[in-house]
Order: sequence, then structure tokens, then C-alpha cells
Amino acid sequence: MVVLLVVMGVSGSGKSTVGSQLADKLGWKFYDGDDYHPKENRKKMAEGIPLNDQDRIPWLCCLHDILRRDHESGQNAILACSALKRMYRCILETRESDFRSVTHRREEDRPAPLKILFIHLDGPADLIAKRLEKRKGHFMPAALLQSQFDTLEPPSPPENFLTISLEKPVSEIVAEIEEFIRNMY
Ligand SMILES: Nc1ncnc2c1ncn2[C@@H]1O[C@H](COP(=O)(O)OP(=O)(O)O)[C@@H](O)[C@H]1O
Ligand SMILES: O=C(O)[C@H](O)[C@@H](O)[C@H](O)[C@H](O)COP(=O)(O)O
Repeated sequence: MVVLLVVMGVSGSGKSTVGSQLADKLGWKFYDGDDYHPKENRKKMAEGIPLNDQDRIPWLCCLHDILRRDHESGQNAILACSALKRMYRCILETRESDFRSVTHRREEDRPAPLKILFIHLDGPADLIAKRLEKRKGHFMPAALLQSQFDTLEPPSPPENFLTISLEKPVSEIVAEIEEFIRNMY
């Protein structure tokens, strides 16, 4: 069985750090969603302008295609991606922004949704802000953090997710995810 994990959360929540360390440990593929933003999105964020749905949808479709490709080739993969709204997580799973349009299509015409486990790194804005102030050489300004929290729709049932406190050390978060995967799959 192929395992697809998306490490999600607001900017600075630790997605890249946790995702890359977990992938190294497990020997799985790792993708950082940031690397796939078109230059217009990066420019917008660098100017302190939050992205909107129109900016994010093509980017999320491209990330879906990457996960789909790995799924089809039997490759376990981890993606670090903000995935802030439920609709964005739906695109990662189905490539469709409206789940109703997926269910309305004839079953034989639609590919099965990808089964993704979302790992939500959750924690207080003030701690994340402190971490972002120290982070160097990144295009995302700390000032956009509030807009990320405003946009965030934390995953909830029936979504397939695990929430972990980002206040824990990275090694502990990685171990917790490993343990969860072992028991689940
Ligand atoms: N659990 C953690 N404990 C302490 N520092 C962390 C933790 N997770 C991430 N960091 C630090 O916080 C900053 C933001 O992490 P990063 O992985 O870049 O977040 P994101 O990819 O979500 O934007 C980095 O400088 C990273 O080293
Ligand atoms: O959806 C978005 O608004 C962006 O994807 C954003 O959430 C993401 O966080 C940036 O790419 C910045 O990169 P960091 O998450 O690494 O700060």
C-alpha cells in the first residue's frame, strides 16, 4: 500500500523541517510545496500580499499531479504544503475544488481520490512568529502569519488527519508520526 502524507499548517509551523526529516528517516520521496509556487505567487508573498484561491488552485493541482504520479508508481511520498482550507485539501486528493462536481460525475469517468493522511502542525501564533523572525533567506514575510491563521480551516472529521503540537521538539514530532503510520497501515 502506498502512503501519501501531507504535512500541513501555517507558514513557519515546521512543515519543511518535519517533512524532510521524516522522509530522510523513512527513505521516502519528499516535496516542498514552496518549490512549486509560480513566480507570480512568490512575488506576491514577498510583497506581503496573501495568496487567494485563484493563486493557489493551479499550484495545488500541480501538487496533486505529483502525488498521483508517485501513487501510480508505488512510491511513498511526503509533501510539505500549507493546505490551509478544506477545499485545498480536497484538490490535493481529487484535483477538483468542488467535491460535489466529483461526486456528480459518472464513477467510471473519475479517478479514485488519493488517500492522503494530513499531519497538521498546530500551535500558537506567538511561538511561530518568534521562529519566523529567526528564519533567514525565505521569501515569506512574518507579517503574513496573521492572514495564514485567518485562512486556516483546521482539519476535522471525516477528514483523514493527525494533529500534532508544534511546541514539541522536531524529533518527537517525527517519532509520533512514524508511530501513527506503523499502527495505521
Ligand atoms: N518543532 C520545532 N521546534 C523548534 N523549531 C522548529 C520546530 N519546527 C520548525 N522549527 C523552526 O521554525 C522555523 C520554521 O520552520 P519551517 O520548517 O521552515 O516551517 P514551514 O515549512 O512550515 O514554513 C525554522 O527555522 C525551523 O528550524
Ligand atoms: O498557501 C500559501 O499561502 C502558501 O503556500 C504559504 O502558506 C506558504 O507557507 C508559503 O509558501 C510560504 O512558505 P512557508 O510555509 O515555508 O513559510
